Amino acid sequence: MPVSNTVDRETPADTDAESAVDGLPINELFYSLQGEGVLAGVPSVFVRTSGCNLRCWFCDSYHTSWEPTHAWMELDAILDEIESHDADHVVLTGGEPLLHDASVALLEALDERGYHTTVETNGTIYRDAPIDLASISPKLASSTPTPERDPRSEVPTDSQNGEPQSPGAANQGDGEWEDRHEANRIDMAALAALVEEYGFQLKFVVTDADDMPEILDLLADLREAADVPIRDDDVLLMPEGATRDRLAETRTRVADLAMEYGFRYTPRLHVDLWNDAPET
Ligand SMILES: C[S@@+](CC[C@H](N)C(=O)[O-])C[C@H]1O[C@@H](n2cnc3c(N)ncnc32)[C@H](O)[C@@H]1O
Ligand SMILES: Nc1nc2[nH]cc(C(=O)O)c2c(=O)[nH]1
Ligand code: SF4
Ligand SMILES: [Mg+2]
Repeated sequence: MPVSNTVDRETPADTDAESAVDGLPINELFYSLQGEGVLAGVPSVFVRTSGCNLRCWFCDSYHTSWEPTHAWMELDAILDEIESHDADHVVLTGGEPLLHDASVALLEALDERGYHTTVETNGTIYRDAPIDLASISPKLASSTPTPERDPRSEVPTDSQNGEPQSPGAANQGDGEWEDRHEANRIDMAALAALVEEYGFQLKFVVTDADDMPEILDLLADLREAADVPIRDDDVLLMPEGATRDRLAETRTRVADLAMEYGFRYTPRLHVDLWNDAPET
């Protein structure tokens, strides 16, 4: 269901106002193959909520984070849309889906209907919900939107007068999210709770060998903090790249790192198949 064009900028994506509402800000809802992780290749319905507490410079879902765009959908409508597809697996993603109270109600309704649920999360928020696979992608320092790597540095201007198109746009693009992203990207207590309570995978976005010491440090800290074992097999390295061209630059390097360190490698099957097309 293409809802990406149904822009509702009036409804807050990440404020308390929504907690009383039995619905979610939905950026897109579609049927595809799971492209990442241990369930890669499994036909799944994807529910992509809008709104994120982080701002990775490389985010492949720009319209859920940097420029949140969505249609408001009641849970019943979301469930009807999911049930219209012939799938056993549902992937709840975003943005950051665990920002939203109503994600719990959706997961409960899916569980009652017998679906396998995967939640794609950055690992900064824990919620108690029926989650079969917590697909956790903790964000490394290399994700931080520095002034040099701010996707909004090219501020679109009004062609008539050269002025920024929207109020406040003049301040965008100079790394104003850097400190907030850096402060919030790792929450060890939330990570420990997620791995303790759910079946999980830890899926790191990797560009090159410089990312590895931080992954090893984070794993050591998490193994210390959590009451459950974290096997190297639970750790997946995923090449950074939202397009085929970019993946062609990163994937062999990342595959070599997976072999060197004894972690798993995960492809980005959907990017190989459909590049950066929406609803894939
Ligand atoms: C858009 S995020 C949404 C879920 C959650 N916010 C998170 O980051 O895990 C879905 C997945 O895409 C990954 N991702 C986003 N941009 C990427 C990129 N340019 N290259 C590789 N993976 C990317 C994230 O790390 C995450 O595993
Ligand atoms: N096909 C496909 N597989 C995915 N696995 C995780 C995704 C996500 O954006 O969370 C994703 C996605 O966007 N598309
Ligand atoms: S945490 Fe996920 S949705 Fe949020 S900006 Fe990073 S990749 Fe995008
Ligand atoms: Mg994706």
